[in-house]
Amino acid sequence: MNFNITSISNDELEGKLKHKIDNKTKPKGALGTLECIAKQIGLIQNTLEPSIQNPTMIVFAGDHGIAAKGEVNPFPQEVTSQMVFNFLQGGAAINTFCNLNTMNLSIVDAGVNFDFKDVEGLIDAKIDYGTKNYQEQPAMTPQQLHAAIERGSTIVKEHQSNDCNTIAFGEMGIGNTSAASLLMAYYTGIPIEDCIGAGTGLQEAAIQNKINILSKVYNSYSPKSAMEALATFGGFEIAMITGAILEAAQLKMTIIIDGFIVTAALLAAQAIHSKVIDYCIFAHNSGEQGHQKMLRFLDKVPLLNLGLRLGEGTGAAIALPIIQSAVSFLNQMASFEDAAVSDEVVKR
Ligand SMILES: O=C(O)c1ccc[n+]([C@@H]2O[C@H](COP(=O)([O-])O)[C@@H](O)[C@H]2O)c1
Ligand SMILES: Cc1cc2nc[nH]c2cc1C
Repeated sequence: MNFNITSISNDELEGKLKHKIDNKTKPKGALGTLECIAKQIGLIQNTLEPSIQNPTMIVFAGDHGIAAKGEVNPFPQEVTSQMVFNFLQGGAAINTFCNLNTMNLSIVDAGVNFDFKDVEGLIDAKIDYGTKNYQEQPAMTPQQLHAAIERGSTIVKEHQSNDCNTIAFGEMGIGNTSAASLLMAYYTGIPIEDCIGAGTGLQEAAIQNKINILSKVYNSYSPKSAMEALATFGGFEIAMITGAILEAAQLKMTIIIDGFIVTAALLAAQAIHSKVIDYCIFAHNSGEQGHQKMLRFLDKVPLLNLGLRLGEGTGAAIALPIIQSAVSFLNQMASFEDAAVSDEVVKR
């Protein structure tokens, strides 16, 4: 699978964007981070007049072999399929935030341990009924990994062909903070025990037990490549998001990155293709303790710090209006010349 992802770096256009931003009726730099986002999206779209079209959230759901035993996750595995029905009925947090911010929402069965048959509104991309338990064998086969990446890529292509240029990914999968922690340790080199946290709400003693279990898992494998690590520790929803991120970057879309699990998928994508990060905006800092370390590793500052630790893409959906604000000031705000406002700084 080959993705052709180019850097957004373009000195000439960056200079012009900076000039346009600096000539808006405001003191230089006064729109702070919005100015950085406006410049980034201008570079992604290769224009001085970028736009946000059909912003879309795709939530990928998948189950994890390790979660069946309930040793690392406080909630039972069945919650994954139950939440998929909740998404389809419009009752989850992500439904309300997407409605509020006029964001399209698609739900994908990447590999839930439930037979949805032909449930209306669900995109069927099921690889299998959950991954294998990596305490015993790799989570998925190389063939399953390729299929997951391919399907993530195809789903993004379909959305892009419907005029979507701004995309975010969410996930639902009981046990997936464990997979994300293992992937984080592999891709960042941070010791595994520092990558593990409370997930959906483990107490202190249970977190120590999760650390013991996952440290043993981590030390019993030595993946030889980014792809092998993703197959060993990943989830179907995580691998599908990795494929979706790679495709979105190839198609020069703006990608809004959500919390701990989506950032783990990005770490995999970045290990496969380093330029992918040029296309990403980091929505928020999750309450899952490892997320801040991931962001520090990537040298990125997120837009929001609300203590969210829900997943589903909620942080990304909440961040959308901030990103739209950046594009709107770039396109609609008057320049000093347009508005006949003096841009001379008085020297005293
Ligand atoms: O996005 C995050 O930062 C995040 C942090 C903690 C938990 N979650 C969500 O919680 C679920 C996984 O938690 P756990 O404890 O079952 O591993 C999964 O459905 C995620 O969407 C999500
Ligand atoms: C209820 C519930 C909702 C979620 N949404 C994302 N992860 C979740 C985990 C649980 C347990």
